[in-house]
Amino acid sequence: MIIFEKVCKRFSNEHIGLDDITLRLERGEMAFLTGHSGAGKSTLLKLIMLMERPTSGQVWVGGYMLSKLRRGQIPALRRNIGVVFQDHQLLFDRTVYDNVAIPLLVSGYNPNDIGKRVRAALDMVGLLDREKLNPLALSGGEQQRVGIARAMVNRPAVLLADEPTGNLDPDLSADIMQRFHMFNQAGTTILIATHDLGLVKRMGHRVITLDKGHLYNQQEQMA
Ligand SMILES: Nc1ncnc2c1ncn2[C@@H]1O[C@H](COP(=O)(O)OP(=O)(O)OP(=O)(O)O)[C@@H](O)[C@H]1O
Repeated sequence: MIIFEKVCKRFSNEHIGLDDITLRLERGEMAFLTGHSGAGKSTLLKLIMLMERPTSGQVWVGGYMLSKLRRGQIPALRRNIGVVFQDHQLLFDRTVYDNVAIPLLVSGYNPNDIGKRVRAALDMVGLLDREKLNPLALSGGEQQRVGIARAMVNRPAVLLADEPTGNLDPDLSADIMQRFHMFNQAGTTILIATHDLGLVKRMGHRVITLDKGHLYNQQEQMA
């Protein structure tokens, strides 16, 4: 589903983001991306969603070589990739419902479909009764769940998450991870960047570790 072949990313200030990364994430797989601060985790995720381009090497997503995508094909790629950020980037001048509806409005869905899909996504994260509230009226964990509903509302094939539990206490973090696990059971391919090694161990999925832009090791099914 996601393939990196000899990918390097150098920034204009000569900072090395990633160096010679070759990696394969199968369709329906769930994996964690770990490594020290500055190891290259966010850079790797940004290359998948085309927020950054490699300096050399190739990235494939769902059979598409990203360097060959025409400009007009990029929105379709992005619709197939849901993204969850640590700071969830919700709009605080809109309701929970409107925040989750944004990707569907951008994609041009009709209002009936939008209503059904937004409520299905809010139901998945246990927030159906909060749709009319402003996100500011929610707890940090609930806000993060709104971000997850927004990422999943298009039913993307791939879900990427960058430190999705960074600001949450251990119980809420475990709850969020359990929801990702559920989406994965339903077939979504998932890659989660996190520092939370305790949580990673408990989840028992594959772990991909970066060290100063290099692939450090890959452990299948950590015990
Ligand atoms: N736009 C940029 N311009 C210059 N250097 C950058 C840029 N983005 C990232 N870097 C550098 O690339 C390296 C990898 O950064 P990245 O954000 O991918 O790390 P990370 O593992 O996600 O770190 P953290 O856990 O702190 O979020 C760092 O040295 C960083 O300073």
